[in-house]
Amino acid sequence: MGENGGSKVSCDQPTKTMMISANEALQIVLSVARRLPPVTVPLHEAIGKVLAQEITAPDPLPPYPASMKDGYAVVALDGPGEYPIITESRAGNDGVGVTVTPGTVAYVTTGGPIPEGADAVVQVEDTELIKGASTESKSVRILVQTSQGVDIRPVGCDITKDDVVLKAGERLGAAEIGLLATVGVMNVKVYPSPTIAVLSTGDELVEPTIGCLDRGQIRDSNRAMILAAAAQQHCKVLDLGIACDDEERLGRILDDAFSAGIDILLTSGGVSMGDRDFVKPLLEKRGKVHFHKVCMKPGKPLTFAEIIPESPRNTMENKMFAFGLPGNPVSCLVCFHLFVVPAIRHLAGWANPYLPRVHTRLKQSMKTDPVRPEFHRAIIRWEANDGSDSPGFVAESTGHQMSSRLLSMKSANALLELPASGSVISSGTPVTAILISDFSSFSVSKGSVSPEIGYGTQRSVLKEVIADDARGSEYRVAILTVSDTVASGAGPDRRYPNFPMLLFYMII
Ligand SMILES: Nc1nc2c(c(=O)[nH]1)N[C@H]1C(S)=C(S)[C@@H](COP(=O)(O)OP(=O)(O)OC[C@H]3O[C@@H](n4cnc5c(N)ncnc54)[C@H](O)[C@@H]3O)O[C@H]1N2
Ligand code: MOO
Repeated sequence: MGENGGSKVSCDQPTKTMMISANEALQIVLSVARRLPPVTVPLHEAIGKVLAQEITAPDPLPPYPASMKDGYAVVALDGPGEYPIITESRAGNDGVGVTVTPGTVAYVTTGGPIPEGADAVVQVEDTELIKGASTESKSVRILVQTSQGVDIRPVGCDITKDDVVLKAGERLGAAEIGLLATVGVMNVKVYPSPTIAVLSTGDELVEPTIGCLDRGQIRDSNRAMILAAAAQQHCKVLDLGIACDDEERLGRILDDAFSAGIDILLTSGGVSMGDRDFVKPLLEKRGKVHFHKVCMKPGKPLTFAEIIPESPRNTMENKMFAFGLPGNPVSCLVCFHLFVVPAIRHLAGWANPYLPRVHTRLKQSMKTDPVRPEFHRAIIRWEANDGSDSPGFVAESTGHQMSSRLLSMKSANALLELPASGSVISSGTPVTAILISDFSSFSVSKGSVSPEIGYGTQRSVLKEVIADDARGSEYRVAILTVSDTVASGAGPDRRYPNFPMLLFYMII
């Protein structure tokens, strides 16, 4: 499913009349959801967010003509020969008031300001320091002829003053955070990520901490899974625990959740046809249920509602939404990827909230459902020969696709869009795949990494990461800026704002 539709389904049999297609369901979600009002956050909280303002540069970069090399600032016309070094320009005010006149040079380091009078830089490699000269009067032999402007970055060559460096609607990655630091923006207006509350429903559910299960009990996997999935989408999460199948108690939990300032409520279970499936009727009492049956496998009983708050104080500036996710763990997570992730992105201001899709070929044949289009869990990999004698993605099924079998989601990085034809699709057939995890986390089996997968050394890096991953390693990364220019305050620090030294922990 995506921007351009996905499979159109025919639901004209009696049992299917109330079902809408997955694509229609997604369009409803995206048409009802509105992006959240912007907030101002400090730079270190802005990563991954969408910008809600235009950012212009208050000054040019570089703010002064700067050397591109460690070497000597010279008068180009002087040409090769021996010259006295009259000053050194490393950073800040170095060399201020000193003019490089014809017949003299100044020592400069990369990024250092070019002293008055000099119009080119000759790199150290093209010079010889003259030995024996006293420390006060050093000289250098320039070995090459240069020309005006060589190895000098003129004022504003990277960024012109008043340039728009970032536009509203752009998503802030590391480079964009660096640009904000460059132009001195410490607080920035962005669209916030939604706050999501997660509730599991079902009398059979017990906490995962329970060691010994009584008859009829299972551990609640959906809540931990959906809380993790929401956190992975940079949402603030609220854990509402487990609710038993009691209409009154469940209703009270929903009311508490809706008055807690959340944007989205995610429940799991209790949305099908059982006599204690109360989620849909309870949502109907609290708002508008837009759909409650989707023609897809898995995830048929997915329910989506817009909540109308009782309190007149709530002006509906912030609408609230509820997804009644199916209880079967696979259905629950597949619906999260296909509907909740685009909704989160839409609320968080993404211009394109859809999950990306790629073309892939089937590694093995697959039987399709005769009624519901299927989102078949698969691991896709880039292979040197995808079966058509060309490089491309190849999709391997994760095995038995029962919606209770969470193992079929393990390692899956894609959902294959299989049409409801009831036929067998043979291996090698091209199909579309919706990506549900980023490419860097793709599982790579030994020997399956083709040389085309990355640049240069990436192949060995990938192997190391996989090996370390198996040990569950923790990396501590220290970042320190080493620069006279930055230390003297003469240039911007794009490492990270406000932290003399930043230490963070990365667990991969
Ligand atoms: N008569 C019909 N029965 C069912 C239909 C139908 O159309 N007609 N649809 C089936 C489909 S498809 C699905 S999917 C499920 C969804 O049912 P519910 O959303 O009402 O979920 P429950 O009945 O509460 O649970 C289903 C299944 O999942 C287990 N579960 C529930 N919550 C959790 C949790 N937090 N962690 C782990 N496992 C959980 C639960 O024990 C059940 O086994 O309905 C079919 N029935
Ligand atoms: O839709 Mo259910 O998710 O098939 O098991």
